[in-house]
Amino acid sequence: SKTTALPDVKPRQSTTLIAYFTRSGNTRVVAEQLARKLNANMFVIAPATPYPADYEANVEQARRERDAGYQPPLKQRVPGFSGYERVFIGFPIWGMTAPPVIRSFLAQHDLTDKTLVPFITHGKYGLGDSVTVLKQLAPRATILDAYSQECDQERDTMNQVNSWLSRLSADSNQHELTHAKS
Ligand SMILES: Cc1cc2nc3c(=O)[nH]c(=O)nc-3n(C[C@H](O)[C@H](O)[C@H](O)COP(=O)(O)O)c2cc1C
Repeated sequence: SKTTALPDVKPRQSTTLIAYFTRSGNTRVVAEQLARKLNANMFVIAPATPYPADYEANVEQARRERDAGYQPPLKQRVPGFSGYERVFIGFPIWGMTAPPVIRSFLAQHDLTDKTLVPFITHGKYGLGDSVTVLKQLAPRATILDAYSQECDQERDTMNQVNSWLSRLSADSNQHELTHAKS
């Protein structure tokens, strides 16, 4: 009969998507916490050609692409994108704006009538013009206030490691001098 309760064996299609881009992993930590708390699907935004692993080369390429307004091709578009109602979109701030690949993502998905929930990490200089970029490239979406968080900067870690290595080599020079005297 119709009142018999059968287990629902159909996988439930979530209407919430968490789409994010990350270089050093900070934004991924936020995305994964959202995934733990929400019944949502995950999508990693990536350019067809990865950004350089080398930090300085990445900074330089990001600057060139930003200045040229270049939108790098995506590695992949979201399968079944039209089925999502709410899209959490996460990214780091690059050069006081959204990374170029985020512009590509927004331009290549139809966000009409979707709710966009931005989550943004930065290295202490704030959101720059990234929220304006979202509004420009998703004019027909409802955009909620961005969640933002200051996270460690790769550059700070690099500088601290350099200082440590300088101290280490100063110490070992000192050590060698002491030995030479004796
Ligand atoms: C190419 C590049 C440009 C950056 N530009 C900025 C910036 O303009 N302002 C800022 O506060 N942080 C800047 N950062 C730091 C990152 O926004 C911050 O460390 C962020 O949390 C990194 O996120 P991720 O680990 O998800 O890649 C930049 C980092 C990179 C790699």
